Amino acid sequence: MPWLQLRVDTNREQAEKIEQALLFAGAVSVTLQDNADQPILEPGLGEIPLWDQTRVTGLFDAEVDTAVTEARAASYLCELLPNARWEQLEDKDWEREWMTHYKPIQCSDNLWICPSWCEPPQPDAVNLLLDPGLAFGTGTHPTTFLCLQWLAGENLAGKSVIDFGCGSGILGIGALLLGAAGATGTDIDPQALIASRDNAARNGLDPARFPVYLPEQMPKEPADVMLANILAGPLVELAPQLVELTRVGGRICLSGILASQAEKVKAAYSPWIAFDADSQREDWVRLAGTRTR
Ligand SMILES: C[S@@+](CC[C@H](N)C(=O)[O-])C[C@H]1O[C@@H](n2cnc3c(N)ncnc32)[C@H](O)[C@@H]1O
Repeated sequence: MPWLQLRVDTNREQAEKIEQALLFAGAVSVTLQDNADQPILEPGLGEIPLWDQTRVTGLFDAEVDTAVTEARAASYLCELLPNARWEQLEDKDWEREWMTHYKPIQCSDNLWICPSWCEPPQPDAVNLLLDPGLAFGTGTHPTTFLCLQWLAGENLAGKSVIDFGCGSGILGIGALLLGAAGATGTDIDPQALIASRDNAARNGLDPARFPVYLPEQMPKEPADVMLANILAGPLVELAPQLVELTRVGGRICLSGILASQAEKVKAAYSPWIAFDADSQREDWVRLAGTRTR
């Protein structure tokens, strides 16, 4: 299918509004990139730090009427798009273009995340085979990577796990491959549930070991290990619920937290959780600890 892309060079304040406007106008995908050419962000992560000079690129089916699309985007923004440029693209599967840049990732001595279309570089390691589909969670994002590193250092043998905000299922599946007895996944995004089931099957896991649910349908059984990589705001809001789903003496790993937000998240959990030392990667912090009461 031929494609068109609309590029808008903008600033930090406008980038998210323009992203929403392009989606509203019918873009099949939107990427945000800084003008110094840093890596493209993964789809689906909400509150992301943006750059002073941000390039927003919307990908459209070439059949669109560009004038109508611009008018729809502008009506959403209530102002004309600054510096917008339409470009014709060669015929290529742009929705999956990111796949060519996705390579195996080593998370610990023994744990690798391997795109399902690549050969594992270390065949005798624990190799999690992954295709995130339309869900978040390739392992490349610091928030996911910090959780995988944590999992690799935990004794998971025979433990029950909850993967809260499971996205691609990467954390729940990682825990199972590292020895957990069973995992339960939940996500508000139905695409995440599809991706999690597909990825569990890709790793040869019996579906009964990784059932996934929309949050309101999830069983309320506490687990030995709670994993939640869902940004600081929801982590604070969900604190009583996530604690209740972690058994006393169980372990909890919270991620998706910018360094500046760590104290606020800790305060929300401190009545029940004794935290270990923080871990940080780029601007992101992982908080992990034990439920004491
Ligand atoms: C940053 S992604 C993490 C995905 C994956 N667990 C990982 O570590 O890469 C956050 C996920 O949480 C989901 N999510 C956000 N708020 C949620 C909520 N209140 N309940 C359940 N899932 C939620 C999103 O749909 C998204 O798939």
